[in-house]
Amino acid sequence: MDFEPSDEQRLLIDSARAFARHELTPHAADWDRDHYFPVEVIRRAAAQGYLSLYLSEADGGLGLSRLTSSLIFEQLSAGCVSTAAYLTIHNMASWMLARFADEELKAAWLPRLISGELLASYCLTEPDAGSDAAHLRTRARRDGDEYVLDGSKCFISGAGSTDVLIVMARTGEDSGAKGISCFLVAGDAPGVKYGRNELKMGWRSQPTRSISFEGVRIPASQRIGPEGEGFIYAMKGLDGGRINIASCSLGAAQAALEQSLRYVEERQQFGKPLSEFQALQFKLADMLTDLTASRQMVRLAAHRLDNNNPEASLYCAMAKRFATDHCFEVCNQALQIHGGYGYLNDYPLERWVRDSRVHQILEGTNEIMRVIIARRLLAQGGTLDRLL
Ligand SMILES: CC(C)(COP(=O)(O)OP(=O)(O)OC[C@H]1O[C@@H](n2cnc3c(N)ncnc32)[C@H](O)[C@@H]1OP(=O)(O)O)[C@@H](O)C(=O)NCCC(=O)NCCSC(=O)C1=CCCCC1
Repeated sequence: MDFEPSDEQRLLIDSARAFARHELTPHAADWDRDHYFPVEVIRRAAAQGYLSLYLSEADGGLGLSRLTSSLIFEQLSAGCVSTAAYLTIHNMASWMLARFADEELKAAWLPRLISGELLASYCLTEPDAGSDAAHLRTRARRDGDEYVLDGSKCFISGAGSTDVLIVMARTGEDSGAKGISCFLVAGDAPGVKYGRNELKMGWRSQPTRSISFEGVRIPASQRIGPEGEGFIYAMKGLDGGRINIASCSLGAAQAALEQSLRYVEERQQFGKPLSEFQALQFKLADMLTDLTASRQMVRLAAHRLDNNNPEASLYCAMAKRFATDHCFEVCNQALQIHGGYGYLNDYPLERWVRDSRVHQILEGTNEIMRVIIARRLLAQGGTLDRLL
């Protein structure tokens, strides 16, 4: 399958690269050091359509395919992994609203999410429900025309600085996936309380907080879709989210490899440039090979999602697992090539390593990706005909 970018995709790649070069790269180190969430830049990203890349044009989005969106996230991430990753989260949350909410709820919130006036968080994980997301405990109890929300979420990106929370909560008696519904909760609703900004290894230019809901009243009209569909919406959101995060890993790895190519020409040891040492040539060769294979995996998964392939979730899981593992290793090898300088924060290598490390953990750990892959594989009755 040929994923060579079309002329239109090339224009979009070029403008994302220009946006990254002007708006992200020059500031990424400062934002990381200061734990600064660059809301004003995110709003300028909205003006480019980067908050609504794969929302349909009918919903006010750019209407791009997942594949084209992935190419854009990749370029933005080469500028600032953490900020590009937040953009993917906002896209995922807004897409869930656009795809599953009724027209009235969409009209009330979507235009301001697309314009960047409002920012969104995706709220699934709880202290006792991480990988086992279907056993979350936050409860939404129906009370007349409202629901009353009680419970807590953790590791919520953007929390405390975002305006819209897409919250998965239990409404039914079923203790598993079928008892979960999806809600839009205003970030400043009475009873919504935020924890401290977590001190993280990477992704420092976006806040991460826990949230507690204490008797939060939500109009029933802010339920997204019917009761009991929330877990499936959350998983469908994450199918796309996983290739978006993988795209952010591609951007970091590409930037790290390009930086390494410059360094091996500049740096001399034993009387010759590093580029003349075969050990480093082999390292660079492996880095390019792994990056290229990762890109192909991500593009194939995006293509399968665009075409509603019945095995798209499997491909998203494989691409996320493969690309985030290999791209982390590319970043880590790039740091190694830079020796002691790679370990200093004068260079961006250590930040790329710190930022891309979490991609192996969030939006489903890479161990959970293997669970998803193995389940599909073992359900094939001993043949791969339907998968390959
Ligand atoms: C795969 C998994 C472990 C699920 O297993 P179980 O055995 O409990 O559930 P199981 O029996 O597999 O399924 C229940 C229903 O659900 C449907 N469905 C599942 N996936 C999908 C899907 N992809 N599309 C449509 N339907 C789906 C499934 O068919 C079933 O329905 P059915 O009974 O058949 O009617 C799931 O829980 C998971 O994935 N965990 C990782 C969580 C996890 O990823 N967090 C990440 C939190 S978010 C995060 O980390 C962020 C970080 C940065 C910011 C953004 C968010």
